[in-house]
Amino acid sequence: MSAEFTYQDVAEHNTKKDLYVVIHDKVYDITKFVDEHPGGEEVLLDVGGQDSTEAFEDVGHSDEAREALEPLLVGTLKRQAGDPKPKAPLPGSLAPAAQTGTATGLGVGLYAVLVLGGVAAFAAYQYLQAQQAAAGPSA
Ligand code: HEM
Repeated sequence: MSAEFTYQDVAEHNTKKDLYVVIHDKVYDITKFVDEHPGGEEVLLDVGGQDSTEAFEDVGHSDEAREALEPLLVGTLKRQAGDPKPKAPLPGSLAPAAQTGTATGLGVGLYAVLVLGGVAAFAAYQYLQAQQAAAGPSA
């Protein structure tokens, strides 16, 4: 699997009878898969001959869907000057938060709130304990 395709090469395969897509800089021949796609052929024809990384990731495809891609691989994308930038970060190339976007951002925020809340509660508890100790056993 060492074939290299430019965007121009991929763009030539944009019909239902001959359909390539780019996902994460890999080139897939999805011609045979179009009729099997659970999400319908229309969406695949829309992205045929193009970089469909964003569309593919936006749907949140399962691992099964990613596995379905493997046998369709025909090569890798060869970027040339002036080509569009990758539509989505490559796996592992950026911080995980950047890959999953807002969902992870919210997760991190929520986590921070929980941790800070815990710290505040602990501090308050310590403070009350200290107050009680200072008051002495007289009560
Ligand atoms: C080209 C490679 C693709 C493969 C191998 C693929 C595979 C699959 C598979 C196996 C499913 C079933 C659910 C799952 O396992 O996640 C699915 C669902 C779906 N796909 Fe794709 N897909 C591809 C591209 C795309 C693209 C580019 C789009 C959108 C532009 C898309 C839109 C959808 C939608 C909307 C569903 C949900 C269908 C439903 O639940 O009714 N797919 N795809």
